[in-house]
Amino acid sequence: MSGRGVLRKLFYKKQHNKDERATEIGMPTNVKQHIHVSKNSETGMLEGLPSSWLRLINTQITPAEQNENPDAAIQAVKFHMYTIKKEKAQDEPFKPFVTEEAITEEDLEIEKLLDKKNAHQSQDSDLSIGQSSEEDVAPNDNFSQRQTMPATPTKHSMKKKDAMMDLTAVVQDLTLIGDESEESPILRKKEMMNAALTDEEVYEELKRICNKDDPYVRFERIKQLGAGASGVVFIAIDSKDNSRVAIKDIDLTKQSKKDLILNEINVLKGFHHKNLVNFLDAFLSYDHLWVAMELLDGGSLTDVVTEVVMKEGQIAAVCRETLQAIAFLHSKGTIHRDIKSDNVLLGMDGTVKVTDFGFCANIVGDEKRQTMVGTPYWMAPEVVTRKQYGKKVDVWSLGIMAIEMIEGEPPYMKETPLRALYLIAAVGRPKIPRWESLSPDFQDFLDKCLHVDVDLRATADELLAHPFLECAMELKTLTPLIKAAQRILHKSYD
Ligand SMILES: Nc1ncnc2c1ncn2[C@@H]1O[C@H](COP(=O)(O)OP(=O)(O)OP(=O)(O)O)[C@@H](O)[C@H]1O
Repeated sequence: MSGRGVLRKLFYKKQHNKDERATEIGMPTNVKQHIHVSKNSETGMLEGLPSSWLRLINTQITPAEQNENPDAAIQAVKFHMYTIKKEKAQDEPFKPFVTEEAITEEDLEIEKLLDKKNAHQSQDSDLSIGQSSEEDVAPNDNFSQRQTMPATPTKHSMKKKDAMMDLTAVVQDLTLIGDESEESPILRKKEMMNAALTDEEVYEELKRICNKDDPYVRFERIKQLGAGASGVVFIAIDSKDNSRVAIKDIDLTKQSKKDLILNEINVLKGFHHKNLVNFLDAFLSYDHLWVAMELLDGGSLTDVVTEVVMKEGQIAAVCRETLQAIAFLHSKGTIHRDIKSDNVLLGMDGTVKVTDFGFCANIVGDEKRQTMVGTPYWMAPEVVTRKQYGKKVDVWSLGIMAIEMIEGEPPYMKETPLRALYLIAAVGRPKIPRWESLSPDFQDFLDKCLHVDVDLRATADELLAHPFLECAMELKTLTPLIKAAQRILHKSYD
């Protein structure tokens, strides 16, 4: 992980921990509680939310901002609390092999409730959020309707009353996540999911699909590259052909959702592209799964953007290569959902490859998703505001990554994640630094990536034909930047 990567993670963690201490989130609980959300007519501040939520909002979003964009404030706090809850629930270190099912596990509960609430609201415009009957959250609810959930109306198209109704739905949702009372009527995963495999079945299937070689014999461990939430990554030499590979070592005993690993391995096996960090093989040794990948010895793009100033031609080259990866994934019906410089790895020769497919979602045609997934600063507004979204979220994130290449960091990086979420929802397209110094083609490219209106945002294929990419410099011109960054960061892949 890069220096900034470390800082970024520490910062995010720190904010989470701070917020967590302040909020003491409990289990989703007493949904019959009567709460009436409103805005104070004098201060413009939100009232009626659980006190923990209000504390969080009031410390990070000004009264004027709450007044201006109450729905953005609530969406942001909801998102924020949701991710905290997920972090607490998923204390196992494994991440990359998380499928849509895992990501939506809790979201399904929430969305069903929202769905019901929305239906309820079509007949009732009262702001009261506790007025619905027990039936709204009955434990026997069938959660399979998630895919058909109607899209939330866009902010721009909503009339004031509608906006407040929407806000009510969100607050209902918030209450269910953050309520501090004791009862817990929401189903747990094992009651909702169909046919989850037992651990024994997972081990059997892993044994079947993994390479039978003993990884401890076949690979010589050279050097640790880092330890992510998902396991330890190290450089190894493959005795079979003396090639150097990157291996992610996952301790399965620490993974509660082992069945999801299978899905991801099967997905990874099917993807091979010159701009993806390709999966090589998987090995099982007792409780450890070793996933061998191509080794990228130039480090992450984050290392470069934080340490070195890139020329437009170099930015264009990285954008083109990343877009080729995105377009490939999209052509396979897959959204990456976590495009950012940390997930773009570089080879010493200037090769550019996208990695970390843990958040990928498979979609069919123009099908839409609604799960809140990604890393806050790179998230498209439609994800933050829980609208239905599709492949173009990756194009937005690419636009944010282009800003990283201009500025060294994404917009709002100095803000807390909660404020960043609020600003993404409230401001939409971020202000782009040094705008005047950018070429017209680059400006137009960024415009096309960062349209809040998804219909106006370009597709990955369209961007591959954009004139900005014609100024792309040769990939080998990235090598001096990589070397400089490695020198500064004291990194070596030998
Ligand atoms: N194929 C690879 N080649 C070279 N370096 C890699 C490769 N895969 C991962 N790394 C590096 O190894 C380190 C750990 O990676 P990993 O993906 O486990 O962690 P992370 O991205 O920091 O966290 P997370 O698990 O949350 O994604 C990072 O610095 C990453 O850039």
